[in-house]
Amino acid sequence: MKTIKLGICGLGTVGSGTVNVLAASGEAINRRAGATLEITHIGARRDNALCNTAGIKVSRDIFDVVDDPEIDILIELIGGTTVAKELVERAIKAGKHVVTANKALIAEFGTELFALASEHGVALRYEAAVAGGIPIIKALREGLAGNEINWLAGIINGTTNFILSEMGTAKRAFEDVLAEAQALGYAEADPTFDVEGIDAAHKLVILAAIAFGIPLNINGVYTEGVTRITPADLSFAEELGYRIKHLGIAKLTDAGVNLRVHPTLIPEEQLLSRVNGVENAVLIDGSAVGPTLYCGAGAGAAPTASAVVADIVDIARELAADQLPQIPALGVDADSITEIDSVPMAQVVTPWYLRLNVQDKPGVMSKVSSILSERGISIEALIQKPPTKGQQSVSLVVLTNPAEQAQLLGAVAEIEALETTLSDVMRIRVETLKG
Ligand SMILES: NC(=O)C1=CN([C@@H]2O[C@H](COP(=O)(O)OP(=O)(O)OC[C@H]3O[C@@H](n4cnc5c(N)ncnc54)[C@H](O)[C@@H]3O)[C@@H](O)[C@H]2O)C=CC1
Ligand SMILES: N[C@@H](CC=O)C(=O)O
Ligand code: NA
Repeated sequence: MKTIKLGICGLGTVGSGTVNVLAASGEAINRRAGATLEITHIGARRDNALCNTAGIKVSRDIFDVVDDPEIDILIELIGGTTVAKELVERAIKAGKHVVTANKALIAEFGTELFALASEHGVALRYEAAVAGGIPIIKALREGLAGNEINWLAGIINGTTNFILSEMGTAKRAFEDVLAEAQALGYAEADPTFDVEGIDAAHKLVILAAIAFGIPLNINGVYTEGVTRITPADLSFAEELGYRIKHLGIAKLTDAGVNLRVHPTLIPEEQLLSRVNGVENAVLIDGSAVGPTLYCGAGAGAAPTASAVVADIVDIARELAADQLPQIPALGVDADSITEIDSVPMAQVVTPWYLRLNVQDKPGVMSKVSSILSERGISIEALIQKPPTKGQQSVSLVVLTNPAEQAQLLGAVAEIEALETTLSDVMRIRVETLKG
């Protein structure tokens, strides 16, 4: 059997996980690869006690790994878009195949990196970059190739799903759960990428490019994180028969493409609403197959390493057969990628959840409902809690029927201007995830 030499750059959560998965299941993996996979060189600033690197050359300068002429596949697991980009470019130019888990790098620089890889006849694979261990890139790009994709929606950030789940079920504080997500290796080096929705936006851009054959364009995504969500919102949503999930949503309609990342109320009977903790799930609506759902661990050492190793095996199979990479990185040839106009967010129509903090006075609710109805927005459900002892304010929760964002925001501005409204109105979009 041919021996294929692997160089790993970055020995953090995913790097050490990859070393461990290859060590634990090497025999089975080699049989699938049709080759002997051997990690011969690791670039790491420091050793990682979570994996055994005995017998493997370890360099403190990651570029020593790229410049190692023996390496066939370079595995980039350092994260970020500066050094990582330089590293990947240098590897490709040296004729090495590359595997990366880096969604920021692919979302922002994928177009030029894929072109460079194709020019040099090497593969650049990135299964771990979206939804961790779920083979979603392969499913969408290859398994659903017979479909036109109408829309997809997914929980694509493990850290935020872990936070919302723990806040909801265990009533834990946001900061406390975030700290645990960091300790467990789920969060990005800078966790604002997770909690502000940037990581999910990177992943959505990649999914949308494959789904619709459009260019990778991070500027085309409306992005909102989970930091405004309160325990009260989680329990009001539940009372209304919904769960709040942080979703990435990509829709293609005659009006154009709409990409958005934001907290979303989804009906409790939707399977996605039962995806908790670090699990991710992506629901894809295909023209021929209809809806299909992909679910599993979205972050963490071993699950992410599972996807990294799957990419290594794919490349090894091609190398073992002396073939060039066969599958276009985004599922279509670069010259058939087509720009599609974006639907402005102002025109996006969804039902809305509104939570108001208002004075406990007669007539407040009727004023709110007349402001909504003046803009053609009707109320689907309502919760009004009696004031807690000694307090002058009450929470008023309104679930609207579908309304254009521009209309809704106009109504919210009017409601906020009322003397009886005591703080900003909390607003969260609702999605039924049907049709
Ligand atoms: N942690 C997870 O669950 C997942 C992470 N990813 C992605 O995988 C990549 C790696 O993530 P993690 O392993 O979680 O990060 P990490 O922070 O645990 O590991 C990165 C390692 O690279 C090292 N590093 C960074 N720059 C370096 C440099 N210039 N020279 C030498 N070493 C350098 C760091 O010291 C650290 O040990 C990122 O792109 C991340 O977005 C993707 C899916 C899931
Ligand atoms: N920080 C990311 C890691 C996986 O992509 C997440 O929490 O999902
Ligand atoms: Na994946």
